[in-house]
Amino acid sequence: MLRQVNDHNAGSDGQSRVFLREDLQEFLGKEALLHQLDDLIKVNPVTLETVLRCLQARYRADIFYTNAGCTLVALNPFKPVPQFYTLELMREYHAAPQPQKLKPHIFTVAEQTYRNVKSLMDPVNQSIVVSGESGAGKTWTSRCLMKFYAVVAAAPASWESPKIAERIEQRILNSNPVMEAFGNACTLRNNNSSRFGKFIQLQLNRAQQMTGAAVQTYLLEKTRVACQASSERNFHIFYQICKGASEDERLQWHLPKGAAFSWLPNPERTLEEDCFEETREAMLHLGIDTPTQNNIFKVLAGLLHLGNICFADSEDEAQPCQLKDDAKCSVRTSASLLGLYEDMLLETVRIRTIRAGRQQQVFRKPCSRAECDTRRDCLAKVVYARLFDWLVSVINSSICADPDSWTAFIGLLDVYGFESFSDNSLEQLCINYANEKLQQHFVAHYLRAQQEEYTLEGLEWSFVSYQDNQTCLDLIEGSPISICSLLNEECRLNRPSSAAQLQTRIENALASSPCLGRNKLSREPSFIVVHYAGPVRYLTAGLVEKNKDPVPPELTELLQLSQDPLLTVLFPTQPEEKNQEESLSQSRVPALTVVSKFKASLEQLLLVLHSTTPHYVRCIKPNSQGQPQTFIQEEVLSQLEACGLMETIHISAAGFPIRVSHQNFMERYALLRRLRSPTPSGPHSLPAARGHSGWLPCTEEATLQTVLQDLLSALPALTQTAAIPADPLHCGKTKVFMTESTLELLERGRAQVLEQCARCIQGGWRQHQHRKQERQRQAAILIQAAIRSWLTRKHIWRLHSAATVIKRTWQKWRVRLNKISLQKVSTALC
Ligand SMILES: Nc1ncnc2c1ncn2[C@@H]1O[C@H](COP(=O)(O)OP(=O)(O)OP(=O)(O)O)[C@@H](O)[C@H]1O
Repeated sequence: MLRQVNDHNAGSDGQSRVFLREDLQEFLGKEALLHQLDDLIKVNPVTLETVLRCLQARYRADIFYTNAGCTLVALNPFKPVPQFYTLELMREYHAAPQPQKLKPHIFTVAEQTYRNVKSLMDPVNQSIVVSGESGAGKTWTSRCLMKFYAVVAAAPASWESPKIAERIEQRILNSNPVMEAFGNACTLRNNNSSRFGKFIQLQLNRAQQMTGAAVQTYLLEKTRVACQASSERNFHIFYQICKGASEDERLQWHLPKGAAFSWLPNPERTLEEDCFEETREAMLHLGIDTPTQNNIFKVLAGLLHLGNICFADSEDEAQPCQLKDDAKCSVRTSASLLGLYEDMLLETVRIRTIRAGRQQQVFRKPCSRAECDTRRDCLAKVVYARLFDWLVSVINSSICADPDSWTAFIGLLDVYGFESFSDNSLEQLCINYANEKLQQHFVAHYLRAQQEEYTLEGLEWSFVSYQDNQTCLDLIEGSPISICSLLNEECRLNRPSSAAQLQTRIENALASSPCLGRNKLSREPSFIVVHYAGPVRYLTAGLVEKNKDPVPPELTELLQLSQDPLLTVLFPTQPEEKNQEESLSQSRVPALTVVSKFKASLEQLLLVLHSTTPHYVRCIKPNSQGQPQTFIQEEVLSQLEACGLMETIHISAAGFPIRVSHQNFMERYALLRRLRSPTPSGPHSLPAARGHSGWLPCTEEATLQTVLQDLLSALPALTQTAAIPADPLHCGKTKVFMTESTLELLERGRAQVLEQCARCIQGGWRQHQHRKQERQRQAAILIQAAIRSWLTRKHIWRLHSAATVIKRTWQKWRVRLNKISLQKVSTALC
């Protein structure tokens, strides 16, 4: 039986609690060392308290990343730590033989993900899910990941197109400031809070070089354009244009210095995000030229002036509301900046057209002051939302690679964290619904999958109790009846219903759900959903209206008549270009609701996530004030609980995180049978080469069982620390399960055997070389001797010939001398 991992939780009797407390105290006494624990699995015992203390000790020591089994916990330092994000460090993690051996870092996750793509093991595509509360550091983390890949996965500048190679990474990085300018805002919890979710797909070619990217966004908080909570701000871009425009541009956009706009609260606060030039530069890199940029900013200035249009209550219901005195100028300016006719703008905002009857007769009804305000806000919201979507599509067309040019991707998901305020509405319902889905994905991937696999593989296992949030998801999105279906039903029926009626309907229809609650003391009609991260109260007032998110057709028609080039693109007149939403709203088919659109995009996202190997980064905010060196235990604790980190730690610590199929195991580790058990010469001695003493010949056929037996007996030879894991490996029906330390041992052994094989090959090669050289030497000697003898013979022959010539000449000369002397004698005698 595997170790019971959750028995420290189970103890309800006082004795075991006392024991645990003592144990804990003893452990906590060693706190000085806590900051050295790189993995929360290693704290002992694994409890929320000890994990918390470990994180706190590390935070104090300026160590912001810690592993938690398969998850990386990233604490927000709330201070610049540039030394953690240098190019050198990126390269160090990239070049490390085993990056997981280096200190935990976001670069470790980035590099391991990248190596997974390189390994081409299925599934090749990877995803990194970055989650956490608002202000915990998700955007920062995603930016770091993108920078890392822009460095390590950059295509080498080719001869033909060095600029293009450089441009793609730069363009991908440039999408950040643009998206942040238009989609981020200063909130109470974060000065640079992303008001939308995003999934960035980094596309890699066969050589694992980044060839492009694609961005998908979710649920932009468009209400912020017209309505900001006190002490919060509108989207950064409005402040950027008001602060950064040149004198000339101020004149063009009617933005005189110091002008007050009701949709621009807290303009006196200057943030580092108010950097207009950076946004313009990035837009230029993305291919948005200066005239188009100016057009965008002109429309945004038009929206600011639109927000200054205020109406007075009308005394006569049959008459349209009057404008407040100072609003006339705003109407004129706004209309001119938006390329609209002033009177048409006013009329559309103040008068509602109603089509009724078979002939669709048109009636015109003046709106109340509140309705005028809603229609004005709606106009701004629809323009901003379309502008944002258009920008995303422009960014995509600039950074997206040709589908044939990439073969794998790494997806970075940066989603809004779980939200719970005193009053929550549809926005929080959608955000928390998304978080429930992601939590389920996480649970399914790491917890359930792990435990179910053990069962399937026939391994005995004491299950860790984990929170399964399926009941909560059934309550929110289930079929046939759930909160989403009830909200959609209300929109479809379009019947007048009060907030109290909606509450009653929800309570009656979903009474059986254990995740639905009710706050009896609450005065406002509401319902409570018990999420995995805690209960949240949602007010029913305005839920149906927000779900409909209606855009009166007159408003769209007005914008279609705009003379402004950008608005003409955003609101095309041709029927075929009308988007689905619009055509549905004008037909009798019920329009897509916010919830149904969100649900569809979420399902698509999860499909993508399910097809990848996920990696998780949990960002944690050590305090809600954004203070460095401040670690508030209660706040961190609630985040640790909310992200289900404890279950992960328990399972990872107790289980076998490494599993390899029988075939892969055999292919990789069968060679370890060549290792021998420790000999008297010492356990660390390397096995000798074939033919030398100590080499274990493996003649019999290797089966998994024989390999495992041999391995278990050979393991002691591999440990340099003498300690062998108590439960080194388990053989399941199709896979072999092992711990990280066993894997490390096996890899070490494999390296030894391979090294030995390499030595053996080197020895054989050297012998062969030696023999060859010897043969060549002998041959050379033979040739040299033959040549020398030939030369000598030749020399002697020459001497011999010369001597013969000399001898003959000498003989001839003597004959001639004799002849001459005989002639002289005969002459004398005569
Ligand atoms: N690793 C880090 N080093 C230095 N500062 C950081 C780091 N991570 C986060 N911060 C700081 O924390 C702030 C909030 O981080 P970030 O905007 O990434 O949060 P978030 O989780 O994306 O929030 P939201 O959900 O509201 O968008 C950043 O502006 C930055 O100042």
